[in-house]
Amino acid sequence: MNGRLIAMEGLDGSGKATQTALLCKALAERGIELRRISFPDYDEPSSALAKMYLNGEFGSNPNDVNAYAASSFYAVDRFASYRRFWKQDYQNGALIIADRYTTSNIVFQLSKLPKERWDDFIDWLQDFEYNKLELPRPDLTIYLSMPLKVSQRLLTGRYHGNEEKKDIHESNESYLAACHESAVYAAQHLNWKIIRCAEGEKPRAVEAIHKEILQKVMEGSQ
Ligand SMILES: Cc1cn([C@H]2C[C@H](O)[C@@H](COP(=O)(O)O)O2)c(=O)[nH]c1=O
Repeated sequence: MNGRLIAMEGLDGSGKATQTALLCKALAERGIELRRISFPDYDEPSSALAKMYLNGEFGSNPNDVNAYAASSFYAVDRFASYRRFWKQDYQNGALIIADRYTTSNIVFQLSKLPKERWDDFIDWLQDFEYNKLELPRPDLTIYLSMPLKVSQRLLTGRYHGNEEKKDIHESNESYLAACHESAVYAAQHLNWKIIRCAEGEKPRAVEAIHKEILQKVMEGSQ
């Protein structure tokens, strides 16, 4: 019997890594066995093209690589990870928690297209990743909704003000603003669970966000 796959999604600087870690810890404390995965799979050779793209080797603007080409870089990385590391566990019924997944292509690549092509792209991407590459579909997608101003502030803090450390997505504020719009569209149309991570421009407490995420995950497992 296949397991359950939960995707954690959010813009860069949304607190996703922190919340994924807290979620995994809370589930483990409840005796729930799980496997945590993360994309891009930076430590593996399968992420080479995604890394080249993010380092600006195909152009310094995200739009220098179209949505379909960039999506394929990330999708093959997922294919390699699934086949090599977690297919067996998933098919044996494990709970898999993914820090970014196919859903990131929907947020970050969809934004490159005009709105009238968004539904077509989503159909193409889902067919490519789930049908053609045979990757499992998430059972639940949690979207951490953080206002752009706040996530940018958190990102700058992460890099201690060193702008050069940002990848071509992180350093492009207007691109991230477009990604925010595509994320809102996708979350509404694909039934993602949206977690509001700030009140106005003030981030909510990490623990309060965590509790809400845990509740959504536990609801889905009953
Ligand atoms: C996993 C993944 C990430 N991305 C983007 C999101 C981030 O801006 C960037 C790298 O992810 P990271 O900042 O979480 O390491 O790549 C995609 O566009 N598609 C994907 O499938």
